[in-house]
Amino acid sequence: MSSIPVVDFAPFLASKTTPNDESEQQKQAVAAAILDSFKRIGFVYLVNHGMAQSEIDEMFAVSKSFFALPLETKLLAPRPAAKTHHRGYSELGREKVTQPGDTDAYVPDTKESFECGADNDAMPNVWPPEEALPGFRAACDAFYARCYELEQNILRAIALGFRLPEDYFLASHPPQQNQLRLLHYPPVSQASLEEGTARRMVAHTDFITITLLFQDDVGGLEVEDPAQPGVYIAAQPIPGAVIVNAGDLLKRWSNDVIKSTKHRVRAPPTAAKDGVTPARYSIPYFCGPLPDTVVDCMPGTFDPSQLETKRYAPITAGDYVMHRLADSY
Ligand SMILES: O=C(O)CCC(=O)C(=O)O
Ligand SMILES: [Fe+2]
Repeated sequence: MSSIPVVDFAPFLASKTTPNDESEQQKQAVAAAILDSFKRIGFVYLVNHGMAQSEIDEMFAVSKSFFALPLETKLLAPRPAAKTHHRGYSELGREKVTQPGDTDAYVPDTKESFECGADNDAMPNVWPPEEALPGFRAACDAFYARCYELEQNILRAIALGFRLPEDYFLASHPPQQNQLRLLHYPPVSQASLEEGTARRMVAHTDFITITLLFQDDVGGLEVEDPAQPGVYIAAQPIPGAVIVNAGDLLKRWSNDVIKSTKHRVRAPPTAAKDGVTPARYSIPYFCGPLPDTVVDCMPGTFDPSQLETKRYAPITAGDYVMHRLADSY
């Protein structure tokens, strides 16, 4: 059975402050380890990634405060009707299943979310009024900026792993393409999750370049084992670690050298209380390129003297996303 490797990112970050031959070698070793994980399973845990646990905990606390607001307050920042406008609050899965033996409780929605990103004309943010949750917007913006710093370092590492210039992906990945998603999976009956009558998140691959995924200590995230399709392995929470996974666009960009692996959220291993699983919170941060970026198999992933070893024609990131959306709807 495959497993998701844990990579210590500290030597990569340290080489910036003490550049010398030894630190460069260590940096290259970290880059190689990340790329190797991406080749094998498409996922990696990074520890010592430069974001303090306290700032991550703080963002989870802010997320909990948001989801604890009354529904009508959250709906003051409604997700726009256009499917491609990923901003604001979504109340999903309105299905409410009664839970036997639990008189006043019901199994509520499988998940609710709040999405934001850098503001641009194509996708303006949708914020709740400041007085609904003072500091919410500032906290999201600050966390977004910190994630962007980490993203840039990871993109540097991927490029170095391929022995490409460190800045290979940077110009095409400015901060205004990204999206921060706060997710809340409310308590739900363990049995319904196990039987599949309720779902937290169905199996899917992510769309674009990479995702940084922060999760609380509840668990339930599972990743398909590339060696055994259909078999899922637990991506259990590791304190201090961020999960990084490659998306479909990076798979294509790398001529399928990198895997974009299916993942889902199922019943957590955490003991259910009276048959009800605890709430779970997670925070993915999706990173993608500018729409006009030409995504062509990167050097080193095909044989230049045999262009048929390139599995894909060049495509702009914008066209790619449009095709993907057309496929899914
Ligand atoms: O909640 C999680 O841990 C997974 C979230 C996820 O895969 C996604 O939003 O794409
Ligand atoms: Fe995902």
